[in-house]
Amino acid sequence: MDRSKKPSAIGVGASLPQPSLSIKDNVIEASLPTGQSVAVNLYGATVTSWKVNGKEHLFVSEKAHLDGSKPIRGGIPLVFPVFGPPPQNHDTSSLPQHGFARNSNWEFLGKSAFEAPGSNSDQSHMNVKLDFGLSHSMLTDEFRQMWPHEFGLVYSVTLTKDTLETALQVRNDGQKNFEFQVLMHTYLKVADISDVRVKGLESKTYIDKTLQATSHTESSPALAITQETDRVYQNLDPAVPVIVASADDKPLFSITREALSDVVVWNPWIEKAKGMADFGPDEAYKNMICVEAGSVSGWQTLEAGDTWEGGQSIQARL
Ligand SMILES: O=P(O)(O)OC[C@H]1O[C@H](O)[C@H](O)[C@@H](O)[C@@H]1O
Repeated sequence: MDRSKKPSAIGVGASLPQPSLSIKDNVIEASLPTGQSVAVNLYGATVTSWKVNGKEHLFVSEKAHLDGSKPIRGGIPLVFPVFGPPPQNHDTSSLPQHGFARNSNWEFLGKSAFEAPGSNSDQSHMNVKLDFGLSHSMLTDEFRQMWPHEFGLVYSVTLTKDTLETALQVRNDGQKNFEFQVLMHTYLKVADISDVRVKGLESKTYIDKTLQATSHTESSPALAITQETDRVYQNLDPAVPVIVASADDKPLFSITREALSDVVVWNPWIEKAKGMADFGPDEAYKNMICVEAGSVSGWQTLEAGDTWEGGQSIQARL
């Protein structure tokens, strides 16, 4: 059949400028006509850049390995199926810290662009979603042996005018139930950590990993970071934003979650930063704060054939 007269674009929004996409050296980059861009490295499906009008919002260490030899130190590494050092006598016991998702090669499944209606047609704009996949058969032999479950992950990275959304779908393709933890280990870029406060954590219980994993209750409505900080805040309402603000209360980022009720706040501070070979320069701990949305306090049990979904939406408020 002669399809030469096929319309090249159909429907509402066809006249709006379209997002652009480039694929180079294992990195997928998408840009919106409104001036935002996102870059995702297929190694770990790690988001390594999120820019709004040229301003970078994610921190990536200058010494980060971008060649697939080590998880990327910065951006948004995805932690799955275990957070931190795996417990003993568990399905995940032989895996490395934070599991295998951040150090596996993912597949790019494709891009979809869609119109986000504004209050009038002049304000309408395009969003773009990039999908990435990882399944049991794509793992290295070593990882397959360490975690012998048939699974499928679809990770969607959506860029809008003022948000970056990351969502994960976990499928159990096998015959047996499995347990997992998941976390989006977001390194937010900040100008100066002494001018940062984290809000939305007051009265919440947290495990302080710098104090032998003891349990505490957050007393501050606006948490300042003044030393090594490594806390797992538990049982938060995912719909209530965690806000990263300046000391004089200007919001910088606002993070809402779906099905992720824990939030880790991490800054390695001076000594730990110096001790990490891939963290640099040494002073860079001043330019980052990790606010990590996850489900890590317990385990999600996924029955054979079932699917779980969760995600975060980060709004840049600058
Ligand atoms: O060095 P990594 O394996 O990337 O882990 C970096 C950090 O991740 C999380 O934030 C943990 O709570 C920290 O305890 C850990 O140090």
